[in-house]
Amino acid sequence: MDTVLDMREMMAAGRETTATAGVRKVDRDRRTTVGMPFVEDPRMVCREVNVYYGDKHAIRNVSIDVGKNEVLAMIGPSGCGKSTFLRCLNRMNDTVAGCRVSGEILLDELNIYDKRVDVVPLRAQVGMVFQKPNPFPKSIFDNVAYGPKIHGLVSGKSELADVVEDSLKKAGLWNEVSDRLDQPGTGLSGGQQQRLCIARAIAVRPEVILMDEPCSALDPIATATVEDLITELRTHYTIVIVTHNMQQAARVSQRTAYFHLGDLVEVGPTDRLFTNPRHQLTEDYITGRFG
Ligand SMILES: Nc1ncnc2c1ncn2[C@@H]1O[C@H](COP(=O)(O)OP(=O)(O)OP(=O)(O)O)[C@@H](O)[C@H]1O
Repeated sequence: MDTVLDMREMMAAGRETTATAGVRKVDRDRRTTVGMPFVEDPRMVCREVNVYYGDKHAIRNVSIDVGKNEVLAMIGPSGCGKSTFLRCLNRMNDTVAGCRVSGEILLDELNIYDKRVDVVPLRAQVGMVFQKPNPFPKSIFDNVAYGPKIHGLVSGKSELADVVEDSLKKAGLWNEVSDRLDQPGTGLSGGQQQRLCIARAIAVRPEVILMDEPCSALDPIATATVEDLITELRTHYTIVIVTHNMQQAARVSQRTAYFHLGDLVEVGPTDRLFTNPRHQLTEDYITGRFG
């Protein structure tokens, strides 16, 4: 049986997987997508990614990089494959029956689909925040403390308390909850619950945070708070966000990727993509001609 390895350990040991070695041979300049799918200093590298649900070809040959400390927004009409592609980035599709992923996805040059990679620590390194806030039925403290405890990231109670405080501060929630850490997380408002979920993701020291329409269940004020938080988090993390809200993509992201029927049609600097799209399909979508 193959040994299951934590990717952080593999990186620390400077080991190169067979799959990683193979990826170097992939032509990084190969372009099937209009615009700028590749960046100088990527955190994640995706090459020729295809996803199938049984016979359905949901993602077609997508190649794109995600840069360090960038917010990459993914937009497109309903059913174009945004969430499917997002879920490839931390192997959440492994949990979907009948779903098959091919191609290469590297995190810091290691192939996350290498069969020796343990998905549990991978999903800490590439954390996820969902559409609907989903705090555990536990206290605010325990919601944030759970991950560091099960991943063995802290050595004692005081270190754990420090991690919880730091994560809640980074998620912009500390001032609102510091006097009631023992209260249930589910008792917070929707916007506070979403920031608690972001604190939970931060607590396990991620490099990348995936967000699947994180504000769709929030009111405009809570949405603005989470958007400000995303902008702040970019200094520490790489963020990939799926959104239906083009204004939100314009406010929070540096690059935007436009998907259509499973194809990655265009990627570009967000301001350029919204003001001067290079592909007709992108233009039709952002001008509201379809979608
Ligand atoms: N578990 C599944 N089984 C079969 N088909 C699926 C499954 N999940 C998604 N699909 C199909 O794959 C395609 C892409 O779906 P996906 O949810 O990724 O799109 P999306 O762009 O995120 O859509 P939305 O904006 O509506 O959330 C759609 O045609 C969808 O019906």
